[in-house]
Amino acid sequence: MVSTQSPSRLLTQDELKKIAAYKAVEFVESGMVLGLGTGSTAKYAVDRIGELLRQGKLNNIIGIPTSKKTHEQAVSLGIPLSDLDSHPFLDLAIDGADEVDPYLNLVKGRGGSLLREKMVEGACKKFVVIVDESKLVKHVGASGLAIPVEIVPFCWKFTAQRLQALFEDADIGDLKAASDAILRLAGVVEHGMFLDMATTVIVAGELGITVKNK
Ligand SMILES: O=C[C@H](O)[C@H](O)[C@H](O)COP(=O)(O)O
Repeated sequence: MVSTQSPSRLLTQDELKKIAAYKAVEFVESGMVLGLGTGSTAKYAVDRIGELLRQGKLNNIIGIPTSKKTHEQAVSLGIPLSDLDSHPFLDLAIDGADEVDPYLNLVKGRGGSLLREKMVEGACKKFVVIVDESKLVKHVGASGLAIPVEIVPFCWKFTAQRLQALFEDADIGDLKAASDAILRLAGVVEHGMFLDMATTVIVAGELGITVKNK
């Protein structure tokens, strides 16, 4: 579904992030268990959820934050929180991304959070990703920036060198194989490729909002 409305002036990247975030919060219903994402785009969604709770337009929401920062933000907004031990099945998660490919595969984690995001977003029925149009890429890795990988804090240079060699050999066309190879490396905890996880991506651009469904 695509809806467009031409703005009279160019919107800033932050305004586009906010537009995408507010659109995603339209998917939130009272009584839901929600994954709360991390980063500058997800922050707008968490703010909006807090606002709707305060206004009484939403109630009985339980949030599962994906980082310490989001936890602190949600607490300051009065959003009731829990964790995956108590709520292993989530209705919906909303989060940003660093890259989105045409098949809705993502790169995430450049803001420093990816393991908790992958755990929470892997446990939800619906995962709505919110981005401004600068995050759209032809293929994963096309932004030219490194794909974040979380490793254990033990001889990290050793693990980093082995990862580097693996990325040099990796066939970027076969993301699943690349993902498996990275995860097989001892010392790797998780990587920032979120393959086949997003159910919806909301893209805010100069020409309006685009909602892409899996
Ligand atoms: O580690 C951070 C998360 O994966 C973010 O969702 C991602 O980096 C996008 O962040 P932002 O919305 O700030 O561009």
